[in-house]
Amino acid sequence: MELGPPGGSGPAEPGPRLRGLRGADAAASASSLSRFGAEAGCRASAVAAVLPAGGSGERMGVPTPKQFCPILERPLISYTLQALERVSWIKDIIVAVTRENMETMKGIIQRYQHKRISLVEAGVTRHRSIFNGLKALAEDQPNCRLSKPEVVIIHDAVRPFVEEDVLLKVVTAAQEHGASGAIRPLVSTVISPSADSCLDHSLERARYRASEMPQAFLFDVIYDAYQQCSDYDLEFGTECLHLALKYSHIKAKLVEGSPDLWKVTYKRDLYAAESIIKERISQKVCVVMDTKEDEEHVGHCLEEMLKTELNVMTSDFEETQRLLNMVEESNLSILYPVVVISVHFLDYESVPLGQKMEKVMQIREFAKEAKKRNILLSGLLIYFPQVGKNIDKIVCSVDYSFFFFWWEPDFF
Ligand SMILES: Nc1ccn([C@@H]2O[C@H](COP(=O)(O)OP(=O)(O)OP(=O)(O)O)[C@@H](O)[C@H]2O)c(=O)n1
Ligand SMILES: O=C(CO)[C@H](O)[C@H](O)COP(=O)(O)O
Repeated sequence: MELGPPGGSGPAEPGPRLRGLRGADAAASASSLSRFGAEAGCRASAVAAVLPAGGSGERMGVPTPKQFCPILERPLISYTLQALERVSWIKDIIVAVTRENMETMKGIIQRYQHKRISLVEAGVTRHRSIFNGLKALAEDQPNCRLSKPEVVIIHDAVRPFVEEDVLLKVVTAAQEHGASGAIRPLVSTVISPSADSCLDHSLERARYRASEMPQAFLFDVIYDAYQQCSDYDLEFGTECLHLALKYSHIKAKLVEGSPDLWKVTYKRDLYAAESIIKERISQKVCVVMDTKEDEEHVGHCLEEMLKTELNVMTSDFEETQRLLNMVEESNLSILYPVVVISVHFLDYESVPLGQKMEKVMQIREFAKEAKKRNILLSGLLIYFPQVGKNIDKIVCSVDYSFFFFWWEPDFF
């Protein structure tokens, strides 16, 4: 087993009092704290996750394995890792990667500062990759450096839109039933063709469901199943819940998942994933909480959060202008308004007030022009002391498609 960069075991939030949350994330976080999360918090390594990421993405039809394909310039797998590591009660995340992609994966972990990740070598099939991931967590393995969790989540590296609420549901159900998995209604009817390509029989669609991910298991249930299963299962099997049933005699509890849980499989799925990411970015809300005893600067934390969460950083107007041109050229804004947030950081100790107002006016002018092209430009001007001062108060005023965050100690 090869271990990735040393990740702290703490939560993945950017700072203790500053988080980028969407509405659903916030609700899920609250529920996890009151239910599983709080419990998990006092039991070290209660939940771990195994991510098979060793496939070649044949159906995608591009040379790069799909988990490494860029979406908005960031590899797909990085979104999935982010979705899991922001769940603070998942203590370890084991990623199975082929030997030839090990360095690529390490580079991604480093570049996007993923935490709590361990790498293992993938197998030649998905089941074998998962088995390798489980072995890394099992205590009966030599040189095991991780502790065996009570529950293990299994989640495909190519399903980036997994939310905390569904993870919580499968984990809670696995604790009670031994195994659990997300399901979705079938989109098409399943039929069985005969050898001569004629219809043999069809299934009644309403009675069946598509099995998706994430799935969760009591660790012993799924590890025992993998240890007992045949080479045929490891070679041709596609369903972990089935292994738990066949070898550990556990009937998994099925949990309704969201439509976004689908697996990125074909090239068009990359475009769909990109749209969803854009939509989510536009829904992000930055929550700045009480900062009185915070030793870190809110400005610094916010800057970091924006870098990692939104992947948006502009420091000059040329870049904003370039982005607006790109949006316009892409014809996206013909179909519906596109929202662009232009983020600027100003050190109020070195930048005089006049210059700040200049920036405000500049963004307003930009916004007026952009609006004619169906692009809604919002400015986020963050005015904060770079060094030496704690921040006591934050003033936020919203003004004609322009958000202005301004904090200074002596404001009130
Ligand atoms: N030997 C393998 C094969 C697949 N996977 C992983 O299992 C997940 C789901 O599999 P699938 O969508 O089938 O991925 P690929 O095998 O890469 O795609 P394809 O079947 O189109 O080749 C993916 O995260 C994939 O990387 C794996 O870890 N090891
Ligand atoms: O669908 C699934 C639920 O069990 C699995 O996620 C898995 O993706 C199936 O694997 P594959 O498409 O590689 O055969």
